[in-house]
Parts: sequence; structure tokens; C-alpha cells
Amino acid sequence: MSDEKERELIFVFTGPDGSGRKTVADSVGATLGITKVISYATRKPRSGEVNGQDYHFITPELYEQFDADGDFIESVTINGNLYGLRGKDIAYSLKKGGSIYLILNPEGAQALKETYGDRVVRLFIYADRRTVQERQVEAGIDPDVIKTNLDQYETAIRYQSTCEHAFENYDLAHTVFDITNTLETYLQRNLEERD
Ligand SMILES: Nc1nc2c(ncn2[C@@H]2O[C@H](COP(=O)(O)OP(=O)(O)O)[C@@H](O)[C@H]2O)c(=O)[nH]1
Ligand SMILES: Nc1ncnc2c1ncn2[C@@H]1O[C@H](COP(=O)(O)OP(=O)(O)O)[C@@H](O)[C@H]1O
Repeated sequence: MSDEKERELIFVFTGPDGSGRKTVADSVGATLGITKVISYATRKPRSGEVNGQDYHFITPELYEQFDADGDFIESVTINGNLYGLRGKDIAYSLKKGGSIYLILNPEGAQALKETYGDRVVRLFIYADRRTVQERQVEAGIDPDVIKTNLDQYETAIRYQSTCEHAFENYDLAHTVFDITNTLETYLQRNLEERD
């Protein structure tokens, strides 16, 4: 039989940029005490971002080295920057015990689903186009980046139907409450299956 740890769950928060994935995910993650696994990125940290908390911010040279070593589950270029998740980080967190969460665009969510199958639960977070635009403007995101993100909006929205769950995010407390309840059900069921 498979190792007990192989039954830990992988919650992936996905959806369009600006929908609130990070805000919601970190709040739910803190409430439930689940570990975040972060990607490696070659972009520069934005004001307020912390290395090792938002991303592992690394040089293109180091990124290339990891890539050449076959470390990345998938690797994408977004707005001229590289992003990737190292399989060994996921394996390590799962091995330590407990479920994990990640924040990814739909492409990344799909890659995880294909790699880890049934253990992956995708939570699709969404808001209307104008709202996600306003949020990104308010957050001080570069206007060119906002434009490329909005060009991806419809494509991202189409991924909703593939996800295990979808939540609109307007009232933040409400969204966090709903998702926390949903994940608690998964965690409880997972515990019971082990008894
Ligand atoms: N496919 C994929 N997407 C990622 C990965 N890491 C982050 N992303 C997504 O790529 C986009 C990165 O854009 P960025 O402007 O840095 O956004 P932010 O980090 O969400 O503020 C976001 O939609 C992220 O959720 C990854 O490893 N793989
Ligand atoms: N329900 C909400 N109402 C108002 N603002 C929100 C809400 N959820 C998130 N935000 C804000 O919107 C911005 C984008 O949220 P973020 O979590 O970074 O989105 P994403 O990870 O999807 O790009 C942030 O400034 C965040 O504080």
C-alpha cells in the first residue's frame, strides 16, 4: 500500500490575476494551519514582498540551473519573467506531514493536477473583469503587466469549469469563511479515511 503521507491533500488556489487568490489563500492557510509551497521566480520583488514568503526570488542563472537539472514540474514565462515549482519542495512539505496549498495561474494548476491527480483540489477564485482591474491598479501593479493580465482574463475564467470548486470573491470575509469550511470538510474526511 502507499505511504500514509501520500494521502495528504494539495489545495491549489487559481483564477485570474487580481481576483484575490493570494489574499484568500494566505488567510485560509493561516486559519487551517496548512503549509504554503511557493514557486521560484526571476522577477524582482515588489514593495512589501518577502523572499521565501511570496516567492523564492532567484537570478535567471540559478533558475536555468534548476531547469537544466529537471527540478521544475513546469516552467512558464509571464511578462518576461520565469516561474516554476520544484517537485522536491512539494515532496518535502508533504513528507513532513500535513496538507499544503499553492497559488498558481490556471496553467500551473493544470500541471499540478496532471502530476498529482486526485490529491489536488483546485479552488477557483474569481471576480468580474472591472473589479480585478481596479484591484491591480490599486495594488500598484505596473500598467503593462495589468494589460497582459487582462488579456488573459477570459482564458483564465474558462478554467473555472474544470476546477473542483469555484468561489466569487467580493466580500473577503465571506469568501474566506466559505473556503475554510469547504477545506475543513476535505481535511476531516481525510482524517476519517485513515481511522
Ligand atoms: N504556471 C505557473 N504560474 C505561476 C507560478 N508561480 C506563480 N504563478 C502565477 O503566475 C502569475 C505571476 O504573475 P505576477 O505578476 O508575478 O503575479 P503575482 O505574483 O500573483 O502578484 C500569477 O498568476 C501567479 O499566480 C508557477 O510556478 N507556475
Ligand atoms: N474581496 C476583496 N475585496 C477587496 N479587495 C480585495 C479582495 N480580495 C483581494 N483584494 C485585494 O486585491 C488585490 C489583489 O489581490 P491578490 O490576492 O494579490 O490577487 P491575486 O493573487 O489573485 O493576483 C490586493 O491588493 C488585495 O488586497
